[in-house]
Amino acid sequence: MYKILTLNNISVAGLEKLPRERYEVASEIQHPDAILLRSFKMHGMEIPKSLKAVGRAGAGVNNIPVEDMSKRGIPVFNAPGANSNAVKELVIAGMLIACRNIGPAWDFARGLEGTDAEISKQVEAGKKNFGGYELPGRTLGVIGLGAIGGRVANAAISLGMNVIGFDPGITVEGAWALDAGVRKAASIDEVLTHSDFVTFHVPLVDATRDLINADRLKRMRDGVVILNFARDGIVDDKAVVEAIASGKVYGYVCDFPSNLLKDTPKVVSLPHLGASTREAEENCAVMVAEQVRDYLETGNIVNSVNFPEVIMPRAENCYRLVVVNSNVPNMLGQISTKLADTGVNIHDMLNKSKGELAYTLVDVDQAIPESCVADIEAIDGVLAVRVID
Ligand SMILES: NC(=O)c1ccc[n+]([C@@H]2O[C@H](COP(=O)([O-])OP(=O)(O)OC[C@H]3O[C@@H](n4cnc5c(N)ncnc54)[C@H](O)[C@@H]3O)[C@@H](O)[C@H]2O)c1
Ligand SMILES: O=C(O)CC[C@@H](O)C(=O)O
Repeated sequence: MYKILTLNNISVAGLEKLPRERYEVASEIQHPDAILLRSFKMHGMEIPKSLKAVGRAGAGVNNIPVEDMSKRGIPVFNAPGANSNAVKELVIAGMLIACRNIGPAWDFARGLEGTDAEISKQVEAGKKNFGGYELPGRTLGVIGLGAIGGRVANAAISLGMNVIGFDPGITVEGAWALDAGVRKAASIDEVLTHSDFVTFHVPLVDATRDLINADRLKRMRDGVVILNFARDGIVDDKAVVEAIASGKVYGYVCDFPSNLLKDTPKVVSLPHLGASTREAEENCAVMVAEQVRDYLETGNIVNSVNFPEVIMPRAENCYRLVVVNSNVPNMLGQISTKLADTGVNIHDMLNKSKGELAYTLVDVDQAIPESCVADIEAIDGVLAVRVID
């Protein structure tokens, strides 16, 4: 029986991928084999010794101590692209919220008092304060053209906008999926100087912290609208609020409220709603549950942020040895010598690496004695070992 600890609510569609006869799933459970989570912050959490895998039902993994997991030989899985349509739709809504002044206009309408005739009179007198502008012909700058940024760029083109994007790490697949009308910028600053709206779709890492700061704000067009549906920390909120007060920035729409943002005029901060649609929650949960299950049951790895992709079909009547080790010379030699010393014959083997980690699957013809597993565990550089019957 595998034990799965959930640290957030995970869509039932995903949990159904873990059959009850083989999986015990609970929000409180001792000695879990895997953790499933959404935005729960795992930093500082005590990591159970039994843990073999972490599954993030979403895209961003900044809430997970990925480096520490790597050192323990634990793969972290995520669900790339599974919530990208949900975020795209909210970003498009965000642009409209800003350019049609929907936040203050709604506040105004909610504050109206009197008879319907009186309200109607106040509406006609007051609406001039909320006049806006349209999207076609305006330029949207997209920083980060991955799963979400790519969809946002294409949707904006179909709305008649010009789009300029920047992503030094764009994948070949991502580039193929982009509308031919998306202009490629050579730097963030090129995007900023040409855009009426700027939206961010990058992970939060050291290099993307405060990507928009007071200095960069000065280079942006007057009246720009900034959208941050990526992460708190990518935009220096204080600098943006000051730029709104000075009239440089027209509006800021984001998914990360704070004391500073929630009451600032021309700021609309939503409660981290980007991925909160039924469809996205199901897509993410199903994808990550299947990946974690596959890893636990076969050792195969798909969509891990810290481990290489490894898929080896399972031979019949074989035992599978799973080894995670540092990516240093002679590890394979040492592992196969230990097996040979015990008289265990290797049927099939696959070894791949990613950065400082290497991962090996070995199918063998007979049960591996516990002493042999212990010997492999004791090899300098081996981080985790298990046998799948
Ligand atoms: N608001 C929400 O609920 C919500 C939902 C999903 C994702 N997100 C956030 O959005 C981020 C992006 O999600 P995604 O699914 O598009 O991820 P993704 O991995 O598909 O795309 C990220 C892109 O950013 C690019 N990038 C990285 N650093 C960059 C930089 N300095 N400048 C320009 N481009 C850079 C990468 O090359 C990649 O193409 C996630 O990491 C997550 O933090 C938020
Ligand atoms: O799980 C959520 O609601 C948010 C997910 C989102 O931030 C992500 O990075 O995928």
